[in-house]
Amino acid sequence: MTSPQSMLVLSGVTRYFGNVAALQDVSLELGAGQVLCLVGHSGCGKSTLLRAIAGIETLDAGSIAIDGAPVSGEGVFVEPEHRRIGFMFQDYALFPHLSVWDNIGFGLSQLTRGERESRISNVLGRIGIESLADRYPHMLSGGEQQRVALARALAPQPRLLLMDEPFSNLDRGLRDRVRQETLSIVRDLGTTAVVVTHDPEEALAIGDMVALMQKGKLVEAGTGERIYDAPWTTYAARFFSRMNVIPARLSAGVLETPLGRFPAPALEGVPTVLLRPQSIILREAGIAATIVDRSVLGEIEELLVAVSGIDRPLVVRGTDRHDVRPGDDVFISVNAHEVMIFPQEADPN
Ligand SMILES: Nc1ncnc2c1ncn2[C@@H]1O[C@H](COP(=O)(O)OP(=O)(O)OP(=O)(O)O)[C@@H](O)[C@H]1O
Repeated sequence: MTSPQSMLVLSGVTRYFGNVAALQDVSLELGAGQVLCLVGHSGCGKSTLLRAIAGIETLDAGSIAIDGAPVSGEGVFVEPEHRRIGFMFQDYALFPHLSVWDNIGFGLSQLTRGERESRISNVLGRIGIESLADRYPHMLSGGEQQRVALARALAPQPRLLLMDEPFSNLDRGLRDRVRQETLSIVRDLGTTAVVVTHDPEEALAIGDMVALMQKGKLVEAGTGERIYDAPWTTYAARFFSRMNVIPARLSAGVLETPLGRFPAPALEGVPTVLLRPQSIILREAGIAATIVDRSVLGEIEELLVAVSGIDRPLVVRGTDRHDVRPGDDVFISVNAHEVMIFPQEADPN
């Protein structure tokens, strides 16, 4: 039973293209006013899922409900124009021959002229682009086009706003600002939104809920903080940050590794042990290691250190600078509570 405050419910959503399972048994529930971020590598099925929600794509199995009413599923298919969904495309898809005013008014033909005019000026004001009303798309910067596309998607007051890589056409500096502004408008309006991105950092920054996909399947979903701090899968752990893989074996509830012994949960078999670069620290004493490389990446210093018993050098990152050179002997220590231990699992990497 769908709870009344769920704006979007996906149950077992499945879509094949020939032999390719673009979506396999995807189930998710999104509360009204929440922002969901779909993230994953290219080809994992993000766009197909967005298109299925919009009704541009049909399902082979499963169902989709919006605001408590089924829109796709066994014997049900509500046409896209009747779903009350706003769609914002990566390339904005503004109509080149229409002014900004008319672009925004395009989806409002069911309103009276007066209603339409007040709706357009309202949304122009909300997004702070009143001065652009008479311009044509070719007279707008990338950031301005993005805002117009947002205004056009929001003007019909959709129940659900779908955005496919909405910031990827903007330069890095502008992107962060436009992203913040866009999200604050979406949140102020209380709009429920689904945003697609392939950028892990962006996903963590945007979503109330982050859903990580891989090869058509949902790997895991949760708040950005949960999925980053306490991932359930090695796939998620490695998707959201660079990881060192530490060889380990379990013996009597203790994890034995070349970096020391750690308490381990009750697990069977050989676990996968991961450690973030920032969880390893250079110390005056500790585990003996040898510097292999040092590079300064602006704020961050990255060291590669070799440790006996570990095949590949460990990546160590932090904001401190160390006066070390390749071949130097050093000591490292590990923040024990940051050691991530996973039961043995089939890892696709
Ligand atoms: N119309 C189609 N016909 C055949 N195969 C398709 C079609 N649309 C998508 N696919 C396949 O389905 C899979 C998922 O594609 P989708 O576009 O949803 O991925 P994505 O995660 O959005 O990727 P990207 O980030 O590159 O846009 C891919 O293997 C893709 O090749």
